[in-house]
Amino acid sequence: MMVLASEEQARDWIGDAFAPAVRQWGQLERFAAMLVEENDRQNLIAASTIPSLWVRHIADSAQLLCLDRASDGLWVDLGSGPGLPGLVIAILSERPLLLVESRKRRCDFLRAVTDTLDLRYVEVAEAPLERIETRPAATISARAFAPLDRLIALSTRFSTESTRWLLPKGRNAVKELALLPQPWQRMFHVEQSRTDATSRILVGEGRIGAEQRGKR
Ligand SMILES: C[S@@+](CC[C@H](N)C(=O)[O-])C[C@H]1O[C@@H](n2cnc3c(N)ncnc32)[C@H](O)[C@@H]1O
Repeated sequence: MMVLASEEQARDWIGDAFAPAVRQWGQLERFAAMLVEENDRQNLIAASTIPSLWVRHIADSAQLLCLDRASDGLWVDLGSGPGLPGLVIAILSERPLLLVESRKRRCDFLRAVTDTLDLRYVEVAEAPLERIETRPAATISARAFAPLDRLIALSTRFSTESTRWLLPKGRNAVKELALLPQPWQRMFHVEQSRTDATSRILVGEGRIGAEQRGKR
């Protein structure tokens, strides 16, 4: 797989992979601009990544859609921060999205973007994940949210037999996976990231039952 090496390549890849409508391109551009602007007020993304925003954040988020199965069910993004990957997925897929984020200022930003872009099918849940009412998720994503075992422990109640788990885990993906109990490990496979040769994405399938916890 070719790793995206420039902003131009990232935009070209998004165009080829998702054929966004003019409106969706406009929404992506506006979201990118709002992200950069808001980053002066609160620390949302590392300033060093702004020159490569489309590779590091937009395409990095969008690639998860290629790993999902075609579905129109609820997509839950955990620890969404400024909407990565959640808002990029929302713009490109137009699926119902639940963005879970505990910090008020980040949620204010998420609401400002969803209002500005008129993303009516996106819901912002401003609370710790532990306090969110359980809902069955077709897809669960989490980027830079929590260590894998904690992430699963906190979110397994949202999963069903057919839930797709999409977990970008950087260069420690394989190591983190190996630390899980065996029955959990078997539910995941590892995919190469399109945006970083050393990063991996854990892709899982199904419900991680409490009965499997602790079995190694
Ligand atoms: C490192 S940031 C990553 C944000 C975003 N996913 C990204 O990749 O840029 C982790 C986010 O998770 C949120 N968070 C941490 N623990 C949480 C919890 N228990 N419930 C909801 N959000 C949480 C933090 O407020 C923060 O915005």
